[in-house]
Amino acid sequence: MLGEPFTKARNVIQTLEDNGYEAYFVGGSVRDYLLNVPIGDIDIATNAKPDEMLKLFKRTVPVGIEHGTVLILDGEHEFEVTTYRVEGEYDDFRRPDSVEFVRDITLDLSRRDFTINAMAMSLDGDIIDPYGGQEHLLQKEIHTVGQPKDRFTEDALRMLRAVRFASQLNFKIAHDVNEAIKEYGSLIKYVAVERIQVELFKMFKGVGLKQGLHSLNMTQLYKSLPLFKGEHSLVRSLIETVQDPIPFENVVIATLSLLSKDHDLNDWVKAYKLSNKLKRESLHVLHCYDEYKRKGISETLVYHVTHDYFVHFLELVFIIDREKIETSELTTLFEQLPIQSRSDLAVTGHDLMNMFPSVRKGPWIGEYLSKIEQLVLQGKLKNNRTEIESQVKRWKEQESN
Ligand SMILES: Nc1ccn([C@@H]2O[C@H](COP(=O)(O)OP(=O)(O)OP(=O)(O)O)[C@@H](O)[C@H]2O)c(=O)n1
Repeated sequence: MLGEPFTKARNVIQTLEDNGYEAYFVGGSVRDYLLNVPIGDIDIATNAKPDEMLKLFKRTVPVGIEHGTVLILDGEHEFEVTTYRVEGEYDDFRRPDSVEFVRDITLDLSRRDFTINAMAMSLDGDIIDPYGGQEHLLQKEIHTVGQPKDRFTEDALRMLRAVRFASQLNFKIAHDVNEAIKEYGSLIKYVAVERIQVELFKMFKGVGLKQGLHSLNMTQLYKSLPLFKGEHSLVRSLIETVQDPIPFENVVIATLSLLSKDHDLNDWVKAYKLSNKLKRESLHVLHCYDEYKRKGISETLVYHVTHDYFVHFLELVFIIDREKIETSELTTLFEQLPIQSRSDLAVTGHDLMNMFPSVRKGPWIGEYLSKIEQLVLQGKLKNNRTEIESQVKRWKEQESN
């Protein structure tokens, strides 16, 4: 009997089975279950066609009906259920032109990227594994289902997914897969950079990041990735410098900017179409790091680092200056600051608004909080409500004169 999170889907699978259909868990959840690592999203595959699913379940959203996917809502849970399918011709190395629904799970599994992702599992925990996924899990190797060339020319992103899984699972890429990536790596230029970005961040988060970076190097796939291609020594510097997974995306971008020779943070932001939020965060972490290099740690902590960014800043310092820095020293210094974040201040934005009920809510609140924060950090103002309020009143008076 399977435990959480599979039991949540019991109703959906049981309903399909009670009505004469098959339904299995497929993809990443089966792989992660067999590896005994935390399970992410649950995907279900069935031989029921989309219109049959719509008839069977009351609460559904046809999220990708032309590709066979229906979102089924059950209580507070929702599950993506996809009709067994094979994919038509791919003529752009990205997406199939069409899909064809089939009634056989083995056919559905045959269209998937890697053997470890091409297994299905029943509600009772029986595994369907036609392509040797379990054996490859034991061998810790990434093999494609069928010929690597076929899988990679269908969807060129799969080559980067191989590298990502090498990192995420700390697996090796099988020799024939490695060779095919060398041969077809340049096709990745047809893939949207947003999809590349997702896989790269997943790679940096992987417990086997070293393995992932070695695979990126050995397959030479980096030569076809935006910016990496002009930075000949970047992957090698990453291998030498980065010891552990990097869970924070802003730290990944700051690290790439610091280690690349010819590109700065703005280049990375543009080339990978990063969000404004991520750009802001990465800039801030990088700015803190620059200040720390120029002025030393105490000055940087007092003027620039708040708790929200402390772990990120710490992580970047640790990555780049691992040999030179004692992180416990840094943490102690940080803990000795009068406040560790804005929320430790004795006043809130709400308090400021209540002090001046006739003044409209606006950017002045954030600006005042930021000034207060700086003065408190620098020891020029006590973190005490009465003193802060007097200071704020003085500012307001000066403004109205
Ligand atoms: N380019 C792709 C993307 C996905 N898949 C198949 O679709 C499944 C689900 O894909 P996705 O959610 O992207 O990845 P997971 O394998 O679930 O891995 P994770 O959740 O760890 O990202 C994969 O397992 C694989 O069988 C594929 O064959 N080719």
